[in-house]
Parts: sequence; C-alpha cells; structure tokens
Amino acid sequence: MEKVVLVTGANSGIGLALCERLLTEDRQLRLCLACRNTQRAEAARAALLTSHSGARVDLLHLDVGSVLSVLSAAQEIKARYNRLDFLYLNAGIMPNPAVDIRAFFTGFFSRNIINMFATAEGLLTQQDRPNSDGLQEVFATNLFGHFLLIRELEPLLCQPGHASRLIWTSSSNARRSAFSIEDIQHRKGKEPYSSSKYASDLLSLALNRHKNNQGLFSSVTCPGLVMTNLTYGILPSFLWTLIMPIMWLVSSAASTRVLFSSDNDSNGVCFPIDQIRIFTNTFTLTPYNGAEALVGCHPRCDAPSVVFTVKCRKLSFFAAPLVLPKARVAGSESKISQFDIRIWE
Ligand SMILES: NC(=O)C1=CN([C@@H]2O[C@H](COP(=O)(O)OP(=O)(O)OC[C@H]3O[C@@H](n4cnc5c(N)ncnc54)[C@H](OP(=O)(O)O)[C@@H]3O)[C@@H](O)[C@H]2O)C=CC1
Ligand SMILES: CC(C)CCC[C@@H](C)[C@H]1CC[C@H]2C3=C(CC[C@]12C)[C@@]1(C)CCC(=O)C[C@@H]1CC3
Repeated sequence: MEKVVLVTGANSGIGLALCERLLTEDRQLRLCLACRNTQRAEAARAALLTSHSGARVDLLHLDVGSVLSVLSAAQEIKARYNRLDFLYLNAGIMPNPAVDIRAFFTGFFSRNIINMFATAEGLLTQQDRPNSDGLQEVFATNLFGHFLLIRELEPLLCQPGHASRLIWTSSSNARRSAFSIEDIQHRKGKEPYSSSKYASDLLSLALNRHKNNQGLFSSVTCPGLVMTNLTYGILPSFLWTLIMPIMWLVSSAASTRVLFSSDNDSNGVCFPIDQIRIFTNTFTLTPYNGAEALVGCHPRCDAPSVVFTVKCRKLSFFAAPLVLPKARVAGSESKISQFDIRIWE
C-alpha cells in the first residue's frame, strides 16, 4: 500500500536529506515537500527526481510561520490525500543567533565541556520578533504552526483502524529552564529557539497522551549538530573551518542514539519519544547523518517496545549502559530497564 509522507522544511538541510533517504528506503512512497519558497521547493524536487527517477514527489506551499498559510495548506492536503501516514515536523529557524565567546572559553576549560558542545547550553542567544500574526516568529515557526497543522489534519491523522506518526525535529538545545509556561512564546527571554524546542518535546508527550487512543503517535528526535543553513547562520564558514579541529578533539569517536518508548505504552508497540547522542560526533554530522533518527522512526515504528541503538567503538559501547539510566525524556529524568543493543559497523 502506498504510504503518504509529508515533510515540512523539505527544501534544504536535514529535511532534504531526510527526503532522499526516505525515497531510498521505500520506493512506493508518495512524498509531499511542504515548503514556503516555491523556487527552492522546485529545485529540491528536481534533485530528488534526479536521484530517484519515477518517484512520486509532490509540492505544497506551506509557510508554517503564518496562520493563514497553515490553514490553506491543511485544506489542500485534505483535498489531495485520503491518508497521511507520516508527518515530519521539521521546519525550523534560529534568527539572529549570537555566540557568547566568554561563556565558550569558560566552558571549554571546565568539566562542562562535553555538555557545552552537545547542547550549546549558555552559549547561544537569539533575537526574536513578532510576525504579521502578532506571534513571536520562532514560536510560530518551530512550534505553533506545526501544532495548528496537526489540529487541522486530525481528520486524516486520526482515522479508525489506521495509525499515523508525527515526527518532530527537536534539538539537544531544548532546555527546561529556557521554557516558561507563563511566557510560552518566550517574548521576554533571549533563548526562543531553546524554549520552542523544549515546548515541542512537551507537546509531543501531550499528543501521545491524548491521541494514542485515536491512532496518532508522536516521536521526537534530535539530529545532533549538523552543518546546514541554520548552523552557517551562527558562525561564518571560515570560522567553522577554523574551529573544526577543536570540534574533532572534543567529539568522541562514537555516537549513541537512543529511542525509547513512552512510559504509558501498554500495548508493546514502539513509540519512540526521544533520541540522544552521547559524546557528540559533532563534525561528521552531515545532513545525511543528521536525518538518521528521523528515517529510523519511519520503518521502526512496529519494532519492540524499547529500542536502544548503539553505534560506537568499544569504549563508549561499554559506557553506554552507564549513562543510559540518566537518559533525558523531554527534560525529565527517565530510567530504562530493558534495551536491545545493536552495534553498527
Ligand atoms: N542543524 C542543526 O545542527 C540542527 C537542526 N535542528 C533542527 O532541524 C530542522 C531543520 O533545520 P536545518 O536543516 O538544520 O536547517 P535549514 O535552514 O537547512 O532548514 C530549515 C528548513 O525549514 C524551512 N523553514 C524555515 N521557516 C519556515 C517556514 N516559516 N515555513 C516553512 N518552512 C520553513 C527552511 O525553508 P527556507 O529554505 O525557505 O528557509 C528550510 O527548508 C530545524 O527544525 C532545526 O531546528 C535541530 C538540531 C540541530
Ligand atoms: C570559537 C567559538 C566561537 C566556537 C563556538 C562553537 C559553537 C558555535 C557551537 C558549539 C556547540 C554548537 C551547537 C549548536 C550551534 C553551534 C554551537 C553553539 C546548536 C545549538 C545548533 C542547533 C541545535 O539545534 C543544537 C546545536 C547544539 C550544539
């Protein structure tokens, strides 16, 4: 049966790499690229068709940062498709990022160094602004537009006898302390990106709680640090080239990826709700690698209740079970009692 997959922000970076990989995995897919820029979307479609001739790739105009655009895109999706198997909520922005150089050097010579490179905690601020709907741009794009899209698509996503999956591209930068329920748009703070990603983790949990019984399952993944337009907006490319050796030094040769089920998963089906990289493999993270967990959510959804995948060399393979009990589930501490370890390469 032909599966329908929609990816937001599919024209570049992780979204585009995800589309490439999905088409490679499943030739039967009907893939819909939901993008705000028609020219870039057409270029992405052309590139996908060059590598996957004969693939079914549709385009849809969607600006997730605009309420009107989301509403009309949702109408269009409902008119075009009679099912939606996978909805990848990937579009995201980080406007006007600034790196705190002092915090970087303080962190670099502290025990917090690995955490700093993995999560950018305390390093990054952004300047957000209200959009034409009067919403904060980062909140509207990274979270609210996607939420509205899900709500509008419920008739397609929650069909009796058919399971649909939501897969969010979250971030290791998601931090509980950046998010406040009194200021969910993060109007007052300087870390709207971190706040929006934490809010998407929370939303995913809430969606699972309320929608699993209607056949809708939500997963959160973190791609690690990937060189894309987003990261090239943080530092100029020559600086990235300069700091590459440092990144290599602090990166371990291993990357651990963890997918595990929600605690109220009672029927043995896998609802991966988070993915963690321990010892970030920072500079090998191409969009192709960054899309790994996103692709992983696609075929592995019928896998056993706890899936813990390790890709590593000996040292961190043995270290992994030690760090696992501290694994993060949307900001809270969680214990994993069983796991299934597969060593990759
Ligand atoms: N790169 C990294 O290290 C990490 C990235 N992420 C997340 O991965 C996701 C993809 O980012 P990445 O590939 O890195 O960066 P890119 O900038 O390459 O991709 C972002 C995509 O989102 C699209 N987009 C942005 N705003 C909107 C909007 N309002 N409506 C529709 N589409 C929009 C962009 O379209 P356009 O080309 O028109 O701008 C682009 O296709 C984001 O959610 C990001 O937060 C998470 C962790 C790490
Ligand atoms: C010499 C210095 C100026 C070097 C600064 C290094 C930082 C630019 C990077 C260290 C950790 C990185 C990181 C991200 C961006 C770049 C760093 C802050 C992300 C925030 C990018 C987007 C994400 O979603 C998560 C990333 C975490 C790590």
